[in-house]
Amino acid sequence: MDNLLWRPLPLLALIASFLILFYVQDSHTASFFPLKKPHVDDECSLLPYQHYWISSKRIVTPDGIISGSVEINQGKIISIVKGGIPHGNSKQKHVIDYGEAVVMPGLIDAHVHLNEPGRTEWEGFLSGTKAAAAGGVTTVVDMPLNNHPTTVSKETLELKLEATKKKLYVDVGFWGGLIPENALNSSILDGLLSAGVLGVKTFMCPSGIDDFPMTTIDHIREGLSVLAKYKRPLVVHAEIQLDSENHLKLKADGDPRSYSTYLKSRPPSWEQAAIRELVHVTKDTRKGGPLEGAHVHIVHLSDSSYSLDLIKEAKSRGDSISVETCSHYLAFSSEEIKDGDTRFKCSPPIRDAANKEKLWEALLEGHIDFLTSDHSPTLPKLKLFDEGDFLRAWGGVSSLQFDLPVAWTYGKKYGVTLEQLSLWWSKRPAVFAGLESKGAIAVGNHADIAVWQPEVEFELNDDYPVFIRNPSVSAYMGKRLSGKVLATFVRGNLVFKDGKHAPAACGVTILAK
Ligand SMILES: NC(=O)NC(NC(N)=O)C(=O)[O-]
Ligand SMILES: [Zn+2]
Ligand SMILES: [Zn+2]
Repeated sequence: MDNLLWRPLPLLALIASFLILFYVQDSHTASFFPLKKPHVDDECSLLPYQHYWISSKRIVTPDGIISGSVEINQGKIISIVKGGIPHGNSKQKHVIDYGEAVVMPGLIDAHVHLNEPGRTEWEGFLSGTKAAAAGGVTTVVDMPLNNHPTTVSKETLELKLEATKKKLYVDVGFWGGLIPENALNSSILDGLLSAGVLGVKTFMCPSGIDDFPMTTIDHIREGLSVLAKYKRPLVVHAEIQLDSENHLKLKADGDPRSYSTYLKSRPPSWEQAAIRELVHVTKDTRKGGPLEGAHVHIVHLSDSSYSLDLIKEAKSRGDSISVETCSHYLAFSSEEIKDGDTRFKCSPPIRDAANKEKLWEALLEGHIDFLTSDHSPTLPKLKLFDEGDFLRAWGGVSSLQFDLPVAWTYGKKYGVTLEQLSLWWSKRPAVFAGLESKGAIAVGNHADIAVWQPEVEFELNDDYPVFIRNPSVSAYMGKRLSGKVLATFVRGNLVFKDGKHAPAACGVTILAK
């Protein structure tokens, strides 16, 4: 009997020594209990480990482009080493060598309409963030419309947050909405801001959505006085409907299938009128002014003439103001939009080629702060493709998945560099939206990374894997682009690789504190 009890001893000793060995090898992961590795939900990432190195000959860092490797552990960048693959016992190290492919900070798209809850047939958190991940976009900031109800109170933000569960492939922050109701009742606005929106968005013209009414400059001033306390921005759709008689006449007489009819119905003077009112108010955002702490950001600038001059002037006198333009204003011009092709309808409208040149110039010179997509999709039937009626079709361009290749392809002519791309698409939007630990490949930051091949071209044909909900509404379908995204990492999780997504959606919501 005794004998039988002692017989397994050698085996137990063997197991014990194996455990000790394992503990020593694994101790760098600092686990308290040696066999219990930190919890890794292996569904979140296409990698089976959390501590690894990404190496490449072209890593875009704030200090320039380096050849070397980025060490990632538990979702963060923990070291950046110049030179080849890191030394040491390389068998123990997980190194992903991307060779010549570019390793860049993931893109931050601060202007997207994901339309959930309420209009998920237009887009939605799942399809929208899958598209983002496939395009190297690691964070998006969602607009307070065209979801239903719109995000204009603490309660409606809660509905949105509830709707995100298990649907986010990338991290998502939220803009709230400034409408007359909450502008005149600051406790609603306070509630919305306390609940964590990164700032609020308002329309100075009809938004096309019933539960998102437009505001006047007086509402905007009220809103800014609340925002000043939180030091969060007001983002503004800056167009004021002028000459409505001309507008109605065009509607009655112009050919609705002709893009020029639509273009004439929304002239640059609309943008200029709105921006003129805004810069009058932003005077008070200067140091020592009554609105110090508030900031005005003009979304989707299209007019590169007088509107831009007004913004430049306001900036130079010290107002707290910034401006974005969008991919489609830099990629397309009105001359090339064919009759009836309402995929290109958006507001403000895409203007002529000379205007586009000046937008590029302003971007390159730093007068336009950063880029966004204004991804604002809808159902194909609301684009009225059969009639091709520009005046009645839904306005909005769909492009979230193509932010990176579009800026690269259309920027080639202007000599755009990788560093400029990451400034316009990562660093500056991160600072603007208050996204700490994002926007740059730097030690301590989230490991939000896009890996892509700038030289590889592809055609956006029907065989191309497009993840937005309704690809046919995108103005980019049929275009040839360069810049193929190979892999996307969100907080260290490899969420997209070679056309496939991780099994589970593990992006998080970003709320301001
Ligand atoms: N309701 C919208 O989504 N509008 C958007 N539509 C565009 N840009 O055509 C926008 O941002 O103004
Ligand atoms: Zn807008
Ligand atoms: Zn928009």
